[in-house]
Amino acid sequence: MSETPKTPILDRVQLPSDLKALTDRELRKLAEELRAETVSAVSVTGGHLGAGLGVVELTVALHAVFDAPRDKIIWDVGHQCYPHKILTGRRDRIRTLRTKGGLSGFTKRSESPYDPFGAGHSSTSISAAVGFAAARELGAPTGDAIAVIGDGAMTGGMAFEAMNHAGHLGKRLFVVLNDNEMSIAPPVGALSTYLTRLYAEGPMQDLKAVAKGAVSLLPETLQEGARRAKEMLKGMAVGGTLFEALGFTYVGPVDGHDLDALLPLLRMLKARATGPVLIHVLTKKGKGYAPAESRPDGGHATNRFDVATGVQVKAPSNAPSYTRVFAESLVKEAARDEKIVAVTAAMPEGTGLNLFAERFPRRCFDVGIAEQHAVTFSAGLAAAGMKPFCAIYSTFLQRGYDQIVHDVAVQRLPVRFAIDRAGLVGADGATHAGSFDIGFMSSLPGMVVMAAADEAELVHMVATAAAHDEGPIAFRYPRGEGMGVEMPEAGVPLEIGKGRIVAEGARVAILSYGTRLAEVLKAREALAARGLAPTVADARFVKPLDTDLILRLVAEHEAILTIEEGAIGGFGSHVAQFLAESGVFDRGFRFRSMVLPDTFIDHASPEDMYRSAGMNAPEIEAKVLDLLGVAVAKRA
Ligand SMILES: Cc1ncc(C[n+]2csc(CCOP(=O)(O)OP(=O)(O)O)c2C)c(N)n1
Ligand SMILES: CC(=O)[C@@H](O)[C@H](O)COP(=O)(O)O
Ligand SMILES: [Mg+2]
Repeated sequence: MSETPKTPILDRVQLPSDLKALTDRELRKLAEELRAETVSAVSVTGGHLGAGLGVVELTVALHAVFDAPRDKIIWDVGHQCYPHKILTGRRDRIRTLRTKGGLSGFTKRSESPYDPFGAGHSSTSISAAVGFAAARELGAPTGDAIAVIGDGAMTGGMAFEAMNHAGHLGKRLFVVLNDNEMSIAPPVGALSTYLTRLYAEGPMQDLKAVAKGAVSLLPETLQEGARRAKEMLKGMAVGGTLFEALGFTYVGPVDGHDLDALLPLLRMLKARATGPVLIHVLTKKGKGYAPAESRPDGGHATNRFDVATGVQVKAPSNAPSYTRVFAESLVKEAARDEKIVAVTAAMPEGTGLNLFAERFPRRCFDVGIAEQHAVTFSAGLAAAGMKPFCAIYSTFLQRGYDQIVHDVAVQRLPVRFAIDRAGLVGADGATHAGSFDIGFMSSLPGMVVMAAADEAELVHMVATAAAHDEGPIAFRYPRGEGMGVEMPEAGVPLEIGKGRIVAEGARVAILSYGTRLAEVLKAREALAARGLAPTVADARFVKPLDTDLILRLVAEHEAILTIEEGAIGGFGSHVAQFLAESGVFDRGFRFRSMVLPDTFIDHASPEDMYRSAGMNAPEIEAKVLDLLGVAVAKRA
């Protein structure tokens, strides 16, 4: 399995300042050791591998040349930051990555002063770097701001908004464009083609000459310091005019695995740059570890694995993933209805839409890392009479919220939102938790909002969404495997706004929204052993709310408990609002709701995260007992 590699040079590095004492030869050796240490660590924990391996030399070069933490190195997304963590005082904890109580898989301000800006979502680094640069100009005690952004993340709209602003401000700032010709899937669109052209036309050797001191080859802005305005458009022999038009001096392309090129180039730029500079670096995702390099996604993310073979450890499961159930159901619906089309924002495999694309290539659209556009694009498709399924993780859909409100809901356009990764997702932690969609979707007039309690329910919800042409509709489902329930032959559209009774009981009714239902049923078993079996209902819809069902539960029980995998302001709040308005509280009816706590929950297994949220079966049982006024001895 994982052998700890021999790392004599790396062993001498506690902090980036230690790199200053190393010769360039030693830095090259350090990069080799850092790569081996990264592979070894990820083999133990699993996590994002390919992106980190691709920036090993870049990480060494940036820390050797710049002076973190005074200089701010800002990693976009943050999934490539494991080598950076190893060099910045966290090597002793690197084999705790993404585990409970361990290091985060992304950059995180609370973890280290060497993480000046937290991440997880893409395309934010340049905006943050511009903020640091502007603060520096106003006297903040901060050095250089360096954003490292991938070619995939560069397609996100925010990156261009930031470039536009940075060019306008004209302050010294470095953007390292880490171009590995890869997002998670192949990158989308003209930017990718443009970048390919840049390096096809400008061989890397030219830049090596610059790096070795041939200053006359530099863009004039770098030769003469402040005189940049007119020269900007000339650039180097190779061009880069898009970036130059945005106000950046373009330098590149440079081989990002060649420290002989990177080190002198960065040193020269550090000495000479006066305005914004874009350094175009070419790398290979997964570099230096054959099993990662040979994967189509460059080893983007992995389970724990055997270093020698690259073979991953997989948890055995008989149940299909929710993602797969969604995708297969959608393919079936689409086979019956040619108006159904599918939209993903750079996550074809993650959302399962790769299956849809295989079957209906012309009807599947990967728009790149562009959630805002994905939503409005879907609205356009719907306005033209198509039936778009816009499949986006809950956490990334947050970025498209104004578009959901303004372009979809206000116009009552029948966009179908398939909200994957709903609820707590585990190792990716707080940045990726799908905590808020119940609240932000259900507050919108005219939006139908559902949550699947298991994979069979998901099949019916896909059918419901396909059949619903009256306005927008959304359904959520979690990451990972389903419950292993019996699957229906085909999806049957649900009656809009109607829930179902799952188990009859007495005194307390638990009204569940989503996949906590399984934990609720476990809690019910434990309560039944005490002679206190509650009624269990699956609400299916938060909007419209099944008020008939709720009133029936009120009439037949002493109390109602709601539960959902979402933050305050979601399903429980809707039920509470309805109950308050209906006047039942005035008569002393008891109500409780279980929601995610008002805090960001750190990475751990989903089970652990739900335990710390107090939402597993034992906590549900305790809540019911409390509601019934049954005193129980506290668990140890
Ligand atoms: C807003 C947002 N959408 C989607 C993702 C999922 N995601 C994480 S990394 C990634 C690909 C990034 O590609 P690139 O920037 O080129 O970095 P690389 O992995 O190639 O180093 C995507 C789509 C995300 N983190 N944030
Ligand atoms: C870094 C990032 O945002 C993605 O790689 C994310 O980690 C994918 O999550 P899933 O593993 O749930 O697809
Ligand atoms: Mg990339």
